[in-house]
Amino acid sequence: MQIEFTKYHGLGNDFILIDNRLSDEPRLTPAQAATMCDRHFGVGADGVIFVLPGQNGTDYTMRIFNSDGSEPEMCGNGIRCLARFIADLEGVTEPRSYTIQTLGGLITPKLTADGLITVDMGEPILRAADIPTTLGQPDQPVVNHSLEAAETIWNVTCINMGNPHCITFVDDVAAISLETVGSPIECHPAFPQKINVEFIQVVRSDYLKMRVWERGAGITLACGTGACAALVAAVLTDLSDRSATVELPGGCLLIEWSETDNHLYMTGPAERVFAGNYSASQS
Ligand SMILES: N[C@@H](CCC[C@H](N)C(=O)O)C(=O)O
Repeated sequence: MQIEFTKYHGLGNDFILIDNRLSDEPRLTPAQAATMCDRHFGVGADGVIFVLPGQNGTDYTMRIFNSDGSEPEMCGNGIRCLARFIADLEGVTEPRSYTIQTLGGLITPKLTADGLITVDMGEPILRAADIPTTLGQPDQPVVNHSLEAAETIWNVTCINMGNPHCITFVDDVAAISLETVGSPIECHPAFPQKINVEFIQVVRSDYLKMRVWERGAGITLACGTGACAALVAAVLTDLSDRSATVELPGGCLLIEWSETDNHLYMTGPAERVFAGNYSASQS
């Protein structure tokens, strides 16, 4: 089967975008998506994103498979890429916003006049049972809770931004061996749906540095939901202002946690890289 695709990235977090507007089911299986993401035997990407018809009056629906074929609920950098992809498909150049249904809820990306995309990422979810995690009390937030993984005791804060995140503040993010600690935290029994793993260094109250190990993808250059979760965790622990720049290996995102509506707003770029035709095997 031949499938047309376009590759985009948001700060080096790269995705294969597929026009799926004529069907409610993704045109690739999770196994086919995983093969396509392979950096040696496929196109190479952190995930495959499908633009499907909207539901209940929304403009479109987003579905995404991680590079291992698992399906997350949401993706922050991915939804900026999806907004840029839709605008390219529709030939839209002026600023406009889209309502997008995701498995993590309704998300609203807005293309702005300066070429960036601001996304209303909705409200953070803080209850332990909804992260989900067995740490702490089920109906309470998990803030500065101890977690043993990779022979170390970590002090973690857990936030759900549509998908689950485990945040640890450290003095120096460069000193963390993500290769060693990423998977043991991602797959820790305290996280029944696994978890994305972020390490954060507070440079100033309005500037955070972050490195990430993503659930289902491993080390990536950026994570939008993770950057939002990091800011929420930093505010809950009195380490930052409600608006901050989050520096990732691939570049910077501006994140704001609004006091007015309790929503997170993420601003950053999304860039088209190339388009092509892929021969997917029947699996
Ligand atoms: N890179 C993404 C998050 C993608 C999903 C994640 N790997 C998960 O399994 O939850 C982002 O920018 O938010």
